[in-house]
Amino acid sequence: MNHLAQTIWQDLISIRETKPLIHNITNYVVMNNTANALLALGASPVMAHASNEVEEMVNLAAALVINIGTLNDDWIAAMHKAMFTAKKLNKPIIFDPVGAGATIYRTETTKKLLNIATPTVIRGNASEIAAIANQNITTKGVDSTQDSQTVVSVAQTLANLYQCTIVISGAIDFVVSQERIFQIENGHPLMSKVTGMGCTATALIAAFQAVNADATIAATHAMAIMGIAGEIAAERSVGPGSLQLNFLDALYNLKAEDITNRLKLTTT
Ligand SMILES: Nc1ncnc2c1ncn2[C@@H]1O[C@H](COP(=O)(O)OP(=O)(O)OP(=O)(O)O)[C@@H](O)[C@H]1O
Ligand SMILES: Cc1ncsc1CCO
Ligand SMILES: [Mg+2]
Repeated sequence: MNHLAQTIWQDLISIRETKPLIHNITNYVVMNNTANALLALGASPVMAHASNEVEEMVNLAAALVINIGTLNDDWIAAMHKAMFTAKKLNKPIIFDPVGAGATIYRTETTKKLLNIATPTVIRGNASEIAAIANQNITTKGVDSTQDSQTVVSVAQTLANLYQCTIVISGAIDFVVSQERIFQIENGHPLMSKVTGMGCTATALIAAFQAVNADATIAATHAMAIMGIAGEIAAERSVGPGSLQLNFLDALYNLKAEDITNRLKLTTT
């Protein structure tokens, strides 16, 4: 087994052994999908968005996912509280700016929250990442209108500005830090036909943050596992419905040799 595959496998084993609690404030559309994906990976998910309990829950959790997919003012207040608490406790925050760029409310909320507490990792599609950086590119609802490689330099600017790791998902995934860029070419086009695969990627990134203190490496490992499980699932599927099921099974049954045989990870 090569060294890279070995380190990814070690993180996966750590998740399966320690079952880190991942606190998700995420959208109604994907709650079930991302909770199941975290369980299949080996982590322990909890969905909690009431203002009255988020501080307590962050206390218990190993990492916090903030996903703005179905937003309202109450949720923003809870996100604010949770992020503030996570920052105070030095716990990883993984932020998903779903639909940033589509409406002013989403774009402005994203910027406001990013200024309350800088996340450890921001994961979005190309349109969402562009929107955070004030690029004049529209988001078509929650789907990207452009390829991930077009915003890599924008992501570098954001990584420097917020001093965090930026993940741009798409046909090729890019993990961008202040110093490094990792490129993952695993995955399958059918993944974009299942809602919330991006949100699932964000949740998996959180689980890897819980076991690997290098945020950029942890995010890279998560995206590799996401892509490898996605392509194994796609090979067994006839459409989005079966992909959704097969993805969970692929994640759950993932073996060291799947990583060795399939990993398409390069760095610049
Ligand atoms: N054409 C493709 N080829 C390979 N993998 C893909 C492709 N499109 C998406 N993926 C994979 O699907 C996952 C979701 O990425 P995507 O960019 O579609 O997220 P998203 O737009 O935020 O989705 P959502 O908002 O529905 O959660 C990532 O792991 C990505 O690598
Ligand atoms: C479809 C959709 N709309 C708001 S959140 C969400 C899930 C995918 O991002
Ligand atoms: Mg998304």
